[in-house]
Amino acid sequence: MTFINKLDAAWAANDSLLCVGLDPDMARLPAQFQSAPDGIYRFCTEIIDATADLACAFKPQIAYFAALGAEQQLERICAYLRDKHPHIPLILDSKRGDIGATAKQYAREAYDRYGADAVTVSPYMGGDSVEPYMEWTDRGVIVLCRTSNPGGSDLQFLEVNGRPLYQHVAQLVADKWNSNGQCALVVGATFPEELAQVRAIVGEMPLLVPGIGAQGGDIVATVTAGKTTAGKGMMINSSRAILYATAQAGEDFAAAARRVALETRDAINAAR
Ligand SMILES: O=c1ccn([C@@H]2O[C@H](COP(=O)(O)O)[C@@H](O)[C@H]2O)c(=O)[nH]1
Repeated sequence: MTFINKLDAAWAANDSLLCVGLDPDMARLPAQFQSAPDGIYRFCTEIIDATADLACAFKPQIAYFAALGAEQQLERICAYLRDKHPHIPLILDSKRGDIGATAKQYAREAYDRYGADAVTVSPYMGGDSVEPYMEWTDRGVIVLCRTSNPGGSDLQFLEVNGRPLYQHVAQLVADKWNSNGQCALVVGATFPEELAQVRAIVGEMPLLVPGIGAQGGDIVATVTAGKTTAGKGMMINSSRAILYATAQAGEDFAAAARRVALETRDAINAAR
């Protein structure tokens, strides 16, 4: 089954466009996990189990693991997800970009080592830098287009031939790079006008949309701008707002994560 087929099935099975981000920040983990050698694994797998019926994808961000030398825990988390929740796509957020020979190794890292269904990549080294990822024809390649951070405008808004650069990226991916139908784009929820522009350029192509929750993106504006004609087409990511949701006295972290994931999934669905 390809990434796109798997995503389509997960959208339907869980009636969800919510992507749950796995960004384990040691300083914010519950105390019982901070001192445990496999604390990151245990925290993330409890979050996965608490939200798996509410999510269309899980997205571990590799920096949170690599910074702590915790890649083996990430490997185990990915294996757990594939084993216990095989119908939910696994997106490795690593945003790599390099010459073809090196990109080939990054593709192996994402697809072989971690068994990811899809990986985020930077477009700025051009076609030959993303080609090695495309050789894995059943996997997804999610290209940065209009990122959610304010500084994304520094380059992505530069006018090139009368059009902002991010629109050229969207057009290039839609017209050339997506010849196998395996591509998606990253477009931030913090920029709904640009999200609508990208949707108009790329038709039904899936969009990974970070920026709701901790970054403050508006859910209704995001869904209105980014949905396809069928009311789908997005993986709307929330990480910190779900992972560190505990607010009510006596509520445990996994129950709190589930509560916020459910509220977020339902708020997205109400706007579809
Ligand atoms: O444009 C982008 C691309 C990726 N991200 C990543 O998404 C999550 C967002 O986390 P929150 O806690 O929900 O803000 C994080 O892993 C980023 O690296 C992004 O935010 N914007």
